[in-house]
This record gives sequence, C-alpha cells and structure tokens, in this order.
Amino acid sequence: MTATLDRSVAPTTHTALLQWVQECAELTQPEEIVWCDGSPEEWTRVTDLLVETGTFVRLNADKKPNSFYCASDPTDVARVEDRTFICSRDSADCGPTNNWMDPDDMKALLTERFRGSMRGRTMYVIPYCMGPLNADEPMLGVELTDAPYVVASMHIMTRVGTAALELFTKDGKDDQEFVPGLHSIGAPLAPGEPDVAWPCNDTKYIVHFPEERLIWSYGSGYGGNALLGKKCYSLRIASVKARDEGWLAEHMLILKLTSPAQKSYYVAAAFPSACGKTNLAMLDPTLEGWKVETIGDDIAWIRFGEDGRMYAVNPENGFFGVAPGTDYHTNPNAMRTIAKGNSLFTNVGLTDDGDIWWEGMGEPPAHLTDWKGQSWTPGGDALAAHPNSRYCTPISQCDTKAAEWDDPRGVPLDAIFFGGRRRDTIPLVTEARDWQHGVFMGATLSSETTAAAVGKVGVVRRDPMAMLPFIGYHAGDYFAHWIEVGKSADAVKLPKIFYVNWFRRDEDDNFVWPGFGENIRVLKWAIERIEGKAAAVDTPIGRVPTPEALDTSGLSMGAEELTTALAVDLDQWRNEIPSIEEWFAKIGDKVPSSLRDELESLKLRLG
Ligand SMILES: Nc1nc2c(ncn2[C@@H]2O[C@H](COP(=O)(O)OP(=O)(O)OP(=O)(O)O)[C@@H](O)[C@H]2O)c(=O)[nH]1
Ligand SMILES: O=C([O-])CC(=O)C(=O)O
Ligand SMILES: [Mn+2]
Repeated sequence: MTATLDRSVAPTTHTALLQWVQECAELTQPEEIVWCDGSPEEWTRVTDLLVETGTFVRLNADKKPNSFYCASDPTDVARVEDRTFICSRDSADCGPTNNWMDPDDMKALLTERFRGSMRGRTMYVIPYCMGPLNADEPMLGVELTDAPYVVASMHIMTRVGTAALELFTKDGKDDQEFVPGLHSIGAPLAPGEPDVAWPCNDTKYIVHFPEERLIWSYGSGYGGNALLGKKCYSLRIASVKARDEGWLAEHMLILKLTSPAQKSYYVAAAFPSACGKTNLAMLDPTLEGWKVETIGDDIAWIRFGEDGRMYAVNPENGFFGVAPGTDYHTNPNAMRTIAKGNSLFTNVGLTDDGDIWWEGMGEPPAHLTDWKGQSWTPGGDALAAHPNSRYCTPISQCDTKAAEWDDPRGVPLDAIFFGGRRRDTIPLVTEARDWQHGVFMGATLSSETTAAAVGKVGVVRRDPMAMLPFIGYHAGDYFAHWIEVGKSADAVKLPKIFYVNWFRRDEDDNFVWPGFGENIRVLKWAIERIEGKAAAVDTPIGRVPTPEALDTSGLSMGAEELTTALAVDLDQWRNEIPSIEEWFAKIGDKVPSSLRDELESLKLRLG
C-alpha cells in the first residue's frame, strides 16, 4: 500500500512544501506519511518504535535516563567523502576538491535509486530551523526521511516540528524559503519481509544542488550523511549562500572566555573532524579565575553586525560528539551533559548493567557488548567502541552553556583559531600578522585524517579552514571570499587569527602538550596578545610565545617538552613548502594572488 499526501491533514498551507512532499512520496512510495511536530510524545513514540524494532536498546534509567544505545551496520559508521557530490550547474563552480556530476545527470541517476526506496516504510516529514527560531531570517529546512533514527536525532540536533513549521507561513506571509532535503536509507521492505536493526544500502550518495539549495542523500543512516541540517545544510549549502550574501558558514566551535578581571571574549575555532572542537568548546580551565562557556561545538555562521564586528551564531541545538577519549579527566562537561540522559549513543560499548562505555572512559567493565554486538572483555584486540562512535545530546542540558548560546544576534568574535592534528612542524600556537596572513594559515591548514570519514586514518592532507569536505563550491573562490570578507566595507574590527596544534609528538610518539583543560594557557596568551600585554617572538611563520609569555604556572611538563611544543623548526617548515605549492597548484588559477604573495614571502623568510 502506498500513501498519498492528504492535504486536509497536512499541518501547513505552504504550497511549495506540499507540492514537494507529494512529489517525493510519489517517487519513493512510502506506506505512510507522518508530519513531525517535535513534541515529547513524538520522541517517546519514535524511540519506543526503535526499541521495538531492535535498533535501540533503552539504557538503564538510573544510569542514563531516557537514553538509548544503538549499533549501526558496521559499514555505515562515518561520512563518505568519496560519495559526496556538489552538483553545481557549471563544474567550474565545484572545483578540484569536491566530486562533481552534472545536476541533470545526477537527478536522473538518483531518481531511479529513490523510486520505491521507501516502500514498506514510513516517510517522516521533519520541518526544522537551523539557528534560533526568533532570528530575523530564520533558516528553515525540511528533511524527508524513512529512518526513525534520523527523527530522534534531529529532535536533539535541531529545532524541529510545529515551532519551526509555523515560521514557514509567518505573519500570513506564505511560502517562506526553505532548504528541502530528501533522505532515504535505500532499503525498501517487501510485504512481510523482516527488517534489520540498521537498514542501509551499500551504494551511497550525499548530493548537493547548490543553486537550488537542495539536498538528496541516499543509502546511509550515519549522522553526517543523514542528519541533513548539519553538514549538508549548515556547511555545504550555507557556505554557498554565505558566499552569495557576504558572510561565512564555517566548521567552527564558538566559546566565551572570561578572564579573572571579569572581561569576556568570544573565540571561534576551526579544527578538522575529530581534532578537538567539542573538547575546546567545553574546556574546563586549569588556570585559576578563568572561565569557559560553550556556545557551539561544530558549526558557526558568521555575519557582520552593525558595529562592524563579526558575530557568530551556532545553528545547532545539540552536540554530536566523538565518544572515545571523552572522560571526566578530558571533558568533564560532556560527561555531565550526557549523564543527565535524553541522549543517543551510536557504536559505543553497551555494559551489562545497561550503561555505555568507550575507550578512554576510565577503567573498562569486566564485560560488555561491543559496537559490533559481540561479547567483549578488556585486553583483547577488538575495540569496545568504534573510533567514530558518537553521543548525541542537547545543548540545553550542558552546564557550561553560555547564556547567549541561542541569541539570534550571535556573539562578537575577538579571535579565530585554526588548528590541525600534526605530529611535527606546527607549533603549539602561532599568531598571524594580519587578516591576509591568517587566511593563508587557514587556506594551507593541514591535518592527519581521522575516523570521522571513511578512509585511511593518519594521512596528512590539506584541510583548508577545516572545511575540505564541507565547502559547497570552488575552494579557490572560497579563499577569495575569505580575503574579500576581510576587506568588506562592513568590517570595522576583525578578529585576530591564530594557528594551533595540540597534537605535536616527541620521539617516543607521546603528545608533548597535555592538551584539554591546559589549552586555557594558549587561550590566555591569545587574549593577552589581543590586549597588547603578552610577549611574542617574530618568526618566519608568524609570532609565537616566548617561553615566559605562556603561563606555565602549575603545569607539570618538562622544559624540554615545552620547547618542543613551541619550536619553529625551519627545516621542517622548508619541507612543508613543496606540499603547499602542490596544494595551490591543485586549486589552480583561482588561488587569490594575495595568498600566492603570502607563500612567496614565507619562502623568502625561510631562506
Ligand atoms: N591529545 C589531545 N587530544 C585531544 C585534545 N582535544 C581533543 N582531543 C581528542 O581528539 C578527539 C576528537 O576530539 P573532539 O573534541 O571530539 O573533536 P571535534 O573536532 O569536535 O570532532 P567532530 O565532531 O568530528 O567535528 C577525541 O578523542 C579527544 O579526546 C587535546 O587537547 N589533546
Ligand atoms: O558530521 C559528522 O558526522 C560529525 C562531524 O561533526 C564531523 O565529521 O565533522
Ligand atoms: Mn564536525
């Protein structure tokens, strides 16, 4: 039985939305169409259903109330960058860092994939808003999905349901713009066919049509591929909109830092996936008197305010955080947030008493069920949790959230950090001389690949502004946009730019810098630089702290490690140059001349 859209029960009069839902239902042929209202009753209904079908295991309410464990198909655990496409009309707008296909060809191909793909399943219509509902221009979207896991996750990660849908026809103004996103796991059910716990398809397509502001996602249920408000909308589609309108959509955390003098600052930081954004956003400072509050952990939308400063908004409503390594010693605030429950845990270990565990979370229990559903005991080769296992939890229950975390005006940025995961070459912190130099640092950012994307882990690659997998257009045009934004007539006071690396290692392969709560020392130096108070050494790559300028009081690390952490090794940097040249050659003619100039002067300074 195939459902058709019954307009008399649809909770909206939005013509384009109704039309699109009807077309998608005709194509995908679901058994039922459900409009999501975002209510607690809906959460209960969907999570109950997921427990019934074996996708979810309800956790022990004494340990994690109203929370669920979930194991994905072992092949559907991360973003699939080689299956992600930017289908701009002109391939020149996609650029060499993205996969391209002609939009008409892609639609023809995927239409056949989507035909009947929801048979035997329910199509959920999820209206949502990225960013605060009371924004001047609320950023609306609708996801159609046949995965109830997506419905539950979107309840946490975005503002879903009736409150968002009301904005589609705001003040009697019909037909507000929205980003349509069609998602199917690509696993139709024949009548009577038993389902599996994590249905998905071996063939996956994560596709963006930037000019139409349209998303089609097929075959995967994993967060970054399936929760379309996140990477697909808030970064790939939003970056195109931002280019057109003169703002920035970035893969950045946002934090509020208050000094012992009770002065507050706002910092945004772009690190590639699984390179420390969530941890820095929730940092528990080891320096007396300093306070960090959280505004966002993954995405920042940055626009100029009337005062000519850059204001950042977190479009999300939850954290979709890397589980392994999260612990009361590393990220106590994340631990406290998930301890309150109302959370989903995907691909972690399930303990015998109905709690969760992952590598790095203190002592392992004597026995658990690992993410593959196997019986697990400590000491063996198997991991309890997949390296990209995730917790999904609401920001509202984070004790360190800043009062202004959902202020639609955003917060004025004092500093922008770029950072990567590099075992050598990149010092703990380097200050850019000016905006252009900072953009050069961002454009040439490099990092070792992580488990957040399918593929080899630990390979150094250029990841400009931590946006390599998320720029919705040509990377060269993106660099030019960053340069332009800095010159914009709206710009009165630009944030200062810094380049950081928490991941430098010694000869024994140990991290030289203790990281986590100790990163406050780097934040403090950056703020003191902004205030003109801290000392720095001018080096060929930028300004680094003198050993005395970095507050090391109470820090238990050897002087030798500290020297290694801060070192500017000119030979290592000379080695870096050919790969930067190769990178610019790959981007081609569209690399702005100002960034080529930066490279030439860096080469001169390195001698
Ligand atoms: N050594 C070290 N490890 C860190 C530090 N900060 C984070 N990590 C580890 O890096 C991994 C990823 O950290 P996250 O903060 O979740 O990274 P993220 O950038 O938010 O990742 P995405 O959600 O994929 O975008 C975790 O295993 C952390 O424990 C640090 O300062 N030092
Ligand atoms: O999108 C995801 O799946 C998780 C994430 O934050 C990232 O990979 O940067
Ligand atoms: Mn991320």
